[in-house]
Amino acid sequence: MVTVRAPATSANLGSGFDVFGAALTRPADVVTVEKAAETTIEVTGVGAQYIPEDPEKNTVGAVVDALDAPARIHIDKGVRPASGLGSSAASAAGAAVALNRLYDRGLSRSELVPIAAEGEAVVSGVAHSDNVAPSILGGFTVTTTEGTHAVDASIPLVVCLPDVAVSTRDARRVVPETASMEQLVETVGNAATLAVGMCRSDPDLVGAGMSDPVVTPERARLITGYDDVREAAFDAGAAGVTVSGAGPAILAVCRAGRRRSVAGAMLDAFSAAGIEARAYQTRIGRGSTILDA
Ligand SMILES: Nc1ncnc2c1ncn2[C@@H]1O[C@H](COP(=O)(O)OP(=O)(O)O)[C@@H](O)[C@H]1O
Ligand SMILES: N[C@@H](CCOP(=O)(O)O)C(=O)O
Repeated sequence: MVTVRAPATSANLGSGFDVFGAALTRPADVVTVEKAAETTIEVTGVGAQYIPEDPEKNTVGAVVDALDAPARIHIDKGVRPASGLGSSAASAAGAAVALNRLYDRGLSRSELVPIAAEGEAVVSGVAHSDNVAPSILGGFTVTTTEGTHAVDASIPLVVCLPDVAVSTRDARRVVPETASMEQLVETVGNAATLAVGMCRSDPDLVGAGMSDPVVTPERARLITGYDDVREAAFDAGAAGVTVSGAGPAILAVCRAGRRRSVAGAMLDAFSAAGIEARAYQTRIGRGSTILDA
């Protein structure tokens, strides 16, 4: 039996659509696997009632197939589904790390990234790796078709999760098909600034680089209260605010001492819009951890 803790993640970080991701210290899924002749999946925890246990429909089923590793699998969800916090990815990442160990497949963490990404194709239609990469490797990650680069950055974060669901599949439908040259130049500049900020563990630079003129404005329309929550976070000292993944979670970067006030301000703004929410005071953290093998 192998048990793995797989962290929530925040993808895109504004300017890095489908490329940037970051592992969060909390929340996390816990995935336990045991060898079996046929694969079965049991799901408990947050939002378990919305998650299919059919291996054809659960993200971990695709990972089992890719590793040819049938197992009895238990997923204890800490990451709510349809959150923008890489819920579907956390289970797939945890399963990839756990099954690789259970069956002694000997794959490196980097080699497990495209395997776990197969699970994302099951739910969002695209095998995007920007959540599974940080959930497996930890830190700040840059994922392209060539592979993933991970940087251990120390950046304080707040994620505020409203009590509404946005599916990644739906939120990908509002992504514009084209961007102007001006928007392209702005986005490249911001993304590069953010990457430098991560390498320097500088929250102000990361925040400045999160701005994105193309995808985020369209996604923000799907989140009631977004503009007010964003403004409240900035007023409370955030250095940057954006949609986490496909939403509805909203991500703020700030200095460590400001997390409590930023979280409180974001919750108050959601509440004023009539929406219940919860906030995680977190930071960029490590990737999937084997708890028991
Ligand atoms: N192991 C899993 N964990 C979470 N969601 C899963 C899992 N397997 C399948 N799903 C489905 O994936 C969808 C959530 O994924 P997605 O829309 O990408 O949101 P998130 O941002 O939380 O990952 C839901 O429809 C859920 O039923
Ligand atoms: N790059 C993807 C990321 C989706 O993240 P999730 O946490 O919402 O699953 C996208 O923006 O579509």
